[in-house]
Amino acid sequence: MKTNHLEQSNIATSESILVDSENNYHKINTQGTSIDIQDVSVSFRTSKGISTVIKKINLQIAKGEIVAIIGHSGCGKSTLMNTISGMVTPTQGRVIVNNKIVVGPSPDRGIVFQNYSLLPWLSVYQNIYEAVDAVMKDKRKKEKKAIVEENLEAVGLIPHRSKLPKELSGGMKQRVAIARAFAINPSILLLDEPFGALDALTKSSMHVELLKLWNLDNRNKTIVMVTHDIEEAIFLADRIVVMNDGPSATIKEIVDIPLQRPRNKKDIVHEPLYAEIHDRLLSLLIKKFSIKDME
Ligand SMILES: Nc1ncnc2c1ncn2[C@@H]1O[C@H](COP(=O)(O)OP(=O)(O)OP(=O)(O)O)[C@@H](O)[C@H]1O
Repeated sequence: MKTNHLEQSNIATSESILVDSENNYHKINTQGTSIDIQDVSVSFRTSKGISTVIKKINLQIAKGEIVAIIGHSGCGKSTLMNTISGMVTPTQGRVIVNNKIVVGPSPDRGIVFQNYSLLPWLSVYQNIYEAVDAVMKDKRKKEKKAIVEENLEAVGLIPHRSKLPKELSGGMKQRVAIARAFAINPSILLLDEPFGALDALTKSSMHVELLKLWNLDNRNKTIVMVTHDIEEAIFLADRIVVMNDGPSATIKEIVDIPLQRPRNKKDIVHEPLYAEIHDRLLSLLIKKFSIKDME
């Protein structure tokens, strides 16, 4: 089914009709939903034949929610994220973002990767300015500069604004990438192992920086994040999606994180609920806990 040239009309506050290029009507429930992953499967053609990576995934994510996706290496976390970003087209099913079927990447979904993806020949300031300039073509130069300044300030990078990426530490590079993602003001932020390359201390301060930016934006942005780090997922997320191993990976379980916000890294680890959630995630993800288990 082709999904180009979609038209949309609101028929009620909580429902929309999408019409695709073949005049098929799709009724969708839109109330408060930012991302709606419907029956999504992705298969790739490989030298050994067709390989199905994820199968029949259903997941609804509310506006302003933070969701972490966790699972063993190669289970299909990035593939699932890429169906939201529009970089991978589902073989079956569809992803609806802000009431529109995803047909490709768009500036309403900002992406941050582990490798920062900064342009090496541009300064910190220019890396952010170029992105803002590309997305906000109708804004005046003065306004675009103000947006860049505001986001540089938020992540503490004003003193480093003229440096090139090669002159920055890993944590600073990731701050630039996150400031850039916030600067273009997408409604959804997709973070694919954004802090995977950072040491534990830098990672920890980046978690707080990320939540600070999310708070400054009145917690309006929906954040979906792929991670391997259980503590990171519990500290940041409202829900954690645990995936089964592939091929044909599905959702194993969705774990709610009802820990109050704002969360304090030092304090939440002492909450009984934290220990309970941590235990649940460990038992979902890890089969062997000691040498005895190997026997
Ligand atoms: N374009 C592609 N063509 C063929 N196979 C692919 C393609 N993209 C991903 N895969 C395969 O799909 C599977 C899932 O990959 P994916 O990167 O989504 O996993 P992941 O859970 O994010 O892994 P990791 O945690 O190691 O980053 C892997 O076996 C990978 O080789």
